[in-house]
Amino acid sequence: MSGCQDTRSELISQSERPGAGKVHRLSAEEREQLLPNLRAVGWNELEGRDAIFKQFHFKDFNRAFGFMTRVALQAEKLDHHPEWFNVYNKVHITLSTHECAGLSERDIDLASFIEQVALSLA
Ligand SMILES: C[C@H](O)[C@H](O)[C@H]1CNC2=NC(N)=NC(=O)C2=N1
Repeated sequence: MSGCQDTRSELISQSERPGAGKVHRLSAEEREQLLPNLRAVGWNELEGRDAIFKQFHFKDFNRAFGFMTRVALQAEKLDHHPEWFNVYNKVHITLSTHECAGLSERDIDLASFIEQVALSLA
């Protein structure tokens, strides 16, 4: 019984994970709708990979790391994580969804959150 119970509780906890369930790659229509606003603030689709990328420049390392800290906490909450690089006041971010090997709504949501944080640290 315990094995069965474990599986059941595992399934329940998994279903409660934020954004649970299969994520789908954005369709062409969804991209037409969702990407223009992000392109307008500097996000670009990568060549050769279904992902979006942006470079951020802050006044100093302190702000850059504070930005990363806030994004990291939200990423953990969403269970959706950026691929990023930081040197001093620069942060390069790539967003894509591993589970569907491409862009999903989760990337759009995280990018929108990232923009809000960057704005507050400008
Ligand atoms: C096991 C864990 O929940 C998954 O690997 C999550 C974690 N963070 C993630 N981040 C990103 N960018 N894509 C994912 O598919 C993803 N999946």
